[in-house]
Amino acid sequence: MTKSSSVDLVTQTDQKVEQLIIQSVKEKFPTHRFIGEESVAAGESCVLTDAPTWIIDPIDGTTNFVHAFPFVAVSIGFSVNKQVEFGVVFSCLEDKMFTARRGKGAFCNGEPLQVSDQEDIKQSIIATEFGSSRDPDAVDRIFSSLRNVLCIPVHGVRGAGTAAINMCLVASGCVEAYYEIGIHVWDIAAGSLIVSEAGGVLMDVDGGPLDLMSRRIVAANSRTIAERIVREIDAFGPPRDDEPLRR
Ligand SMILES: O=P(O)(O)O[C@H]1[C@H](O)[C@@H](O)[C@H](O)[C@H](O)[C@@H]1O
Ligand SMILES: [Mg+2]
Ligand SMILES: [Mg+2]
Repeated sequence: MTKSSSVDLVTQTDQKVEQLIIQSVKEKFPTHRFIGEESVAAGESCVLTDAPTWIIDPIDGTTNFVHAFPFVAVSIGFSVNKQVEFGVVFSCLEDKMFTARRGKGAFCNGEPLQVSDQEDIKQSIIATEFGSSRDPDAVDRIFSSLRNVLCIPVHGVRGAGTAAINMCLVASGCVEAYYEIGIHVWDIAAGSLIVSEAGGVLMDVDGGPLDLMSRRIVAANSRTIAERIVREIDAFGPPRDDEPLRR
């Protein structure tokens, strides 16, 4: 099926995986709150409160999943007082379980993760995505940013087709930074902690502090690289995740 546009896909598997995760957690923690991509699509509210909250993307990379393009993840973040306390991203086809607990480091299948030590943007690979908007103005901004970043110049630009795996690539030191405008809180909640616990830096595309509900992110190995990327981004602001639905 489709959601916000003809290219914003969802399958029965997305919906069933989300229901399975929520039911399993509810059995143990009946008072906790949930923000799930497909529950929000079905009309549930998307407001992050101080309450213990599970932030779930049941399939990150649904378009990849539909096309058998082998990068698909399950992303689960857990927040208290609006701060992510642990994050789990399972990269299904790679069989890699990325985990992080605030203050306790980030791991892949139990092995510690550390971001790249590259400080020179011109020796870097940057990850980003085209996203699912096909609005001409948004696409113009996305391509303008992409052109600016490519022409720094950087060694390359890559995209796994899933924000969560892109962030795990930053945490693993495979790419120096990832940025995107248009993602949602469920795409980045778990990955944001995995990046920071691997020694990385998070910020908004305007250089300010990361706001999980803003639909904008820069995740990088260092502040130097993050701020250099910010200089090249033609920023815009999609409707926030917690913006009341316009009737
Ligand atoms: O819808 P899913 O859960 O597959 O999330 C992806 C978005 O659909 C993309 O637009 C966006 O560019 C990212 O790839 C994000 O991970
Ligand atoms: Mg997603
Ligand atoms: Mg999804």
